[in-house]
Amino acid sequence: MVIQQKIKRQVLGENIKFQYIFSSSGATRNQLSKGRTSRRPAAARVRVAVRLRPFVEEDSSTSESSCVRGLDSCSLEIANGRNSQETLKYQFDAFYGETSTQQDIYVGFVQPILRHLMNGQNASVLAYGPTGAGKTYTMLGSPEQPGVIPRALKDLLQLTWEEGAEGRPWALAVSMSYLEIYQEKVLDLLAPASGDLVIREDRWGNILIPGLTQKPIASFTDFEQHFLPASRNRTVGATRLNQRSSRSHAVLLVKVEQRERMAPFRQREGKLYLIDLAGSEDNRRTGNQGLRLKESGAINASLFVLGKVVDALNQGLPRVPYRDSKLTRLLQDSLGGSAHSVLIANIAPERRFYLDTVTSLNFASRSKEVINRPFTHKSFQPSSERVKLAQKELMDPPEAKRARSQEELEDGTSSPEPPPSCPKLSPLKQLNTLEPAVQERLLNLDRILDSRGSQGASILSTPRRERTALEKALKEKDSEIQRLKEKYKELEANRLNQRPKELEEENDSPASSGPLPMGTQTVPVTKPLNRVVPFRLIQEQATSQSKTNVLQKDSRKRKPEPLCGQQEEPTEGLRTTLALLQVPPDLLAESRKKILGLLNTGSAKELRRLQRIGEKKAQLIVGWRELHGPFAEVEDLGRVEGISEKQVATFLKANILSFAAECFSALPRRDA
Ligand SMILES: Nc1ncnc2c1ncn2[C@@H]1O[C@H](COP(=O)(O)OP(=O)(O)OP(=O)(O)O)[C@@H](O)[C@H]1O
Repeated sequence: MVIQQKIKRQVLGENIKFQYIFSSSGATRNQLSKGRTSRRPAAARVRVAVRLRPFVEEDSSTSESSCVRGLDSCSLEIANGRNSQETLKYQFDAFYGETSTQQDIYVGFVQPILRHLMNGQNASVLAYGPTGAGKTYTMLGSPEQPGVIPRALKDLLQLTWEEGAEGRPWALAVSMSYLEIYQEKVLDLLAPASGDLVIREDRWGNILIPGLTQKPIASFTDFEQHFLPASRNRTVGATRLNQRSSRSHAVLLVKVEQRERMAPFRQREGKLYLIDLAGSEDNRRTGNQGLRLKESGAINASLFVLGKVVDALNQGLPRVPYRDSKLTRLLQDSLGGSAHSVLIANIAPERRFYLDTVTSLNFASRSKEVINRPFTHKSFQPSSERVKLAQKELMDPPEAKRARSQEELEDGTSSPEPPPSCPKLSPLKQLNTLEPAVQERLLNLDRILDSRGSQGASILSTPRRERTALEKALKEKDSEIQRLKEKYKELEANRLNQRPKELEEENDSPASSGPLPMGTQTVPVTKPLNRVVPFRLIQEQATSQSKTNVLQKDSRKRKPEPLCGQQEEPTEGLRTTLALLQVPPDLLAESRKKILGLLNTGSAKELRRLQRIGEKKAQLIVGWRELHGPFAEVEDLGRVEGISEKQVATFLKANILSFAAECFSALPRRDA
C-alpha cells in the first residue's frame, strides 16, 4: 500500500515547493507544485543514511560472506531469510558501504545541517544500530580516524568564529554538556557525582535538563579538555559481541548562543545533539547475565519505545509516547520536534547479525518518514537600561521619554516618530522601547506565529490586527498606572483633609511617632516627595511583620470615614505599587541589583531567603542558572520553566521593597 505524505518546503525564499511522495519501500519522487503556502514552520523530514561496517574480526571476511550488498549511493539489498530466491531492497537518503570513510559520512551527511545552528535552529545526529555495528566508531572514531563528533565540533567552532568576528552583526558563544542515559537514569558525564537528573519541557516544547553542567568552549582544545575525560566516565562493558560495548545512550549537547550587536538586540539559540545510542541486543547471542542483562533490558526497552514513537509519528496518532522512556523524552526535540535531524543506521555484514540488521533497516526506513518542523529559537536581549527606563516611565513618563530619546540619539538608533497620519513603519523599533513584560508578550506572540508557520518571520510581519491588540493592551496598562497614581493622590488629599489635628501634629514629629501603616500615611502630594516618609513605610514592611500587625490594628481605630464618592481602602497590591512609586529610582535600581546578585550567586538555601521563593522554585532557579548562565536581569526569572510572569511580578513587588529598605538602612543618616 502506498503511503502518501506531502511535504511542502519553501526553498530559500524562492517560491518553489517540493512535494515528496513516499511509498512504504522508502522510494521517493520529487514533484514541482504550486501549492498554497503553509502557515506552519517548514517541514524537514528526518534524513536517514545507512552505514555498513567492514568485517572487523580476523579471518571472518574469509570464512563468511556479507549478507548485505550496496546497490547504489542510496540503496542496498539484503538476503530474504524466508525465501532464499529473493532479496529485500531498501532505499535511504544515502548508503555508505564498507569502504566508506569517516570523512565521506561527515561531509556527505552531517556537515550540511550545521549551518542551521547559525540561524538559531536545532539539529541532531543519531547513531542507531545493533551492538557492535559501528555506532561509536562513526560518532567518535579514533585519533587517526576521527568521527562525526570531533569533526562537527571543529567545523562548528570555525563557523562561529567567522560568523561572530568583530564587525559582524552577531556575537556568538558555544558551550557543551555531555550526558548518558544509563538504566533510565540521566547522568551528567561532566559532573559524574551529580546523580539522576530530571528532564523537563518548557512552554515552547524545548527539552531542558536543569542542573546539567554546561561548559563554555572557545576552541577545540577547550572542547577536548572537557570531552575526553568525560568520555571515560561513560559506562562501557565487554559482551560477547563487542569488547567495549556502550551500556548507555550518550548525548553530547552543543549550544550556540547568538546576541545581536545592534538594535533590536535579538538573541538566538541553536542546539546540536550528537547522540550515540546503545545498541539493541539479542541476549541469546550476547551471553549477557547479571548486570549486563539488566543493562541490556533497559537498552532494549528504551529502543522499543523509540520504535513506538516513530510509529506514532508516522501514523499521526494523537499521543506520541515520548514520556515512556528517558531516551525518547530527550529526543522529543529531534523526532517530530523542532530539529533538523539525521539518523545514521549502522549495520554489520556478518550473517550472525542478520536479524538485527533487518530490524535496524526496518526502523531506519520508518524513521525517514518522520517530519520535523524546525523553527528559529529567538528572543530579545534583556537590557537593564531598558528596565531603568521603564522604572523612570513609572515615575514620570515625560522624563522617561526624554531619557529614551537621549539614549537613542547616543545609540544612533533614534528614529523620528511617524506623523499621526503616517502608518507605523517598524514595530521592532517600538518593541525596543517597551517594558520587558510587554516585550515578552510580543515575543510570545511572535513564537506562536512561528509555530503556526510564519516560517521564521519576525515580529515585523505580525498581523496588524494582533499588533494593534497588543499596542492597545500596552496603552491600557499605561492608563492603569496613571489611574493608580491619580487615585493615590486623591486618597491622600482626602485623608489630609480628614485627619484630626492632633494626629497631624503627632505625624509631624517623626521621633515621637512610630511608622504608620501604608494606608494611613500622609504625603503632601503637591510638594516634592519627602524622602523619609516612604522609607518608614518600606522599613516597616520589610523588617517587622508583627509591628505592622499592631499598627494595622491601630490604624483601624484611626481610620477616617470615607468621603462621599471616595473609594474603599486601597488593596495590598495597590499599596505596594504606591509604595514602589515613592521609592527613589536609584534605590530601586540598587534593590534590583541586589536581588539579581542573589539570584545569580545564591545557593538554593540562600534563594529561599527571598520572599515567594520556596524550595521547588529555588531549585528551578539554580537549575536554570546552570543551564543558561546568569540572569541578565531580574525579569529573566520568567524564563525559568515553572515560574510564570505573574509570579515574577508578585516576586518583584514582594522583594524590591524589602531590599530597598535594606539599602536605605545602609545609607548614612543625616541625623547620626
Ligand atoms: N567503519 C569501520 N571501519 C573499521 N572498523 C570499524 C568500523 N565500524 C566499527 N568498527 C570497529 O568495530 C568494532 C565495534 O564498533 P563500535 O564499538 O563502534 O560498535 P557499536 O555499534 O558502538 O557497539 P555498542 O552498541 O556495543 O557500543 C570496534 O572495534 C570498531 O573499531
